[in-house]
Amino acid sequence: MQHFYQSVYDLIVETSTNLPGDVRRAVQAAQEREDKGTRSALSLSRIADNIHMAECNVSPICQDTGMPTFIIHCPVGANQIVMKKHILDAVANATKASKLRTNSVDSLTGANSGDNLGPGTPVIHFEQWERDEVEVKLILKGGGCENKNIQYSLPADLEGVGKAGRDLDGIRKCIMHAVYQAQGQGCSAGFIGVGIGGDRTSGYELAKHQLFRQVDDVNEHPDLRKVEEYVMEHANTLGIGTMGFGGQVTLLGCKVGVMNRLPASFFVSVAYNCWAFRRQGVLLNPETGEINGWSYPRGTEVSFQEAFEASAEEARNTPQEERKEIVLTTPISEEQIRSLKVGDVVVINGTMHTGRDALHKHLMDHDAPIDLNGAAIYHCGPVMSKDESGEWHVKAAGPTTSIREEPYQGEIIKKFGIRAVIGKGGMGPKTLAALKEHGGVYLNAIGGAAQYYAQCFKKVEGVDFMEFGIPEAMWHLETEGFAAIVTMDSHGNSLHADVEKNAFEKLAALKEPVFK
Ligand SMILES: O=C(O)C[C@H](O)C(=O)O
Ligand code: SF4
Repeated sequence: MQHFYQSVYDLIVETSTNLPGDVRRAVQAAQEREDKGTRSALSLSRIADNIHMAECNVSPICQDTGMPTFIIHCPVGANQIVMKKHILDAVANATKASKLRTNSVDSLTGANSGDNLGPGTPVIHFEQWERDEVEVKLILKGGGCENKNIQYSLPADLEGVGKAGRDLDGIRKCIMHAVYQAQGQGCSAGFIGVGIGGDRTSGYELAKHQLFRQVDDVNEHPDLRKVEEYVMEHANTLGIGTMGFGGQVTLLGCKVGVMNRLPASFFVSVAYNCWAFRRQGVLLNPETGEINGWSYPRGTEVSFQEAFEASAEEARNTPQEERKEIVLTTPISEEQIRSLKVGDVVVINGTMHTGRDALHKHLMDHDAPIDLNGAAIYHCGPVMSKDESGEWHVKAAGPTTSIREEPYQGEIIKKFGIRAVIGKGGMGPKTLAALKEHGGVYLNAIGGAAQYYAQCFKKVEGVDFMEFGIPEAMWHLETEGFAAIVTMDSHGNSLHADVEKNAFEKLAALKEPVFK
């Protein structure tokens, strides 16, 4: 097994940087289905470009490289202790090489371990099988979509769809509700794995295991197949669309599994995965550990190059005056902000500052290290690398889910004079009120498009709060051509509130029993 370490390392790099072929096909199908020229269609094109860029740059598709979760099948007698050691080394080295973000944080102190190792990370499951070869599968599921997982205990009364009983129709209602509650926050269009039964732990585990199925497989269980087909058809009527911008495609895959339960419990567990559905696997020679084959179609089999070149060509050929973008240069004035409205596409130049959970909490009762008047704050935890001369570079930098900052954002906008908040998934009423009172906008960037945005950061001007760890630090970034959509303006309008209201009505229309 002298090649085992290298094979696992290659698997990590492949999973983080090269989206599998079956997932790419689902993204392509969504592009074909989406209404042309809409915000969702535009976002899907950027997502496709980003997938291509990640493959070419051999850099993370999304900056959140998730909780590395390995599932290993091995023949009886294989040395699991040695395999585990190699997996830990491969994870630490892939982190050092910026293929994974430093994502393992002490739950109590927030201290980042810096190498993705620590209690509970990575997750490694071993299972024996009768075959001779070793199979290593890996999923990198990020925190934003993980936060959108949900578990139902039936019977239940669910908003919109009403009473959900302990039967197939109750299961149907839970799944539709799960898609609804995720909105765009888990970077739709998403994939869901559903586990019926088990206990609270094994139910979620079953749900996650469903994510290892191929996107286009067909469930052998006739009832579950019915549910999967129903969900795929009806989830897309909710109108949530890519990133919650509204649109025809909300879900790209639904896989349902079942296991026995206790008489008293009936759990329906849903694992929500973003479009950046990174999972891959390798089959290894049991003697040498060399890669014999891949478990899923590789990304290179479904190329996005042509579409990428076409969109680059189109961008080159569109003169500045024909572009419907509004260019903002930081510091931004109140007058400029007040002239923006929901739906406008803006392009930001100047300096942008990253800030997420730790920074927002800190700023509530401390001063900012720099003047934030007229500033643009970017909810982002980037992947960074330092070169030999000590200079930092942005390797991957898409937005994080903004709603987590809702308890702080309004006050911080007013306290420091911030004009633009950039993130994804939208924010709530407190932030909307502060945007109106102070004169600010919320700009929605495309979640997961980490390579696409990284290229907009031309230089790292500085960093504060490195003690929070790389993702949580406040990076000051020289920015050029960062495009995003106004989804909350200074006049009290919120696209997120509108899409959610509309989706709720569509959900409520699915209340009547379907499976009797
Ligand atoms: O942590 C991040 O960078 C993003 C996260 O996965 C999210 O979706 O909010
Ligand atoms: S930012 Fe979006 S694409 Fe990236 S891990 Fe989070 S949910 Fe997934």
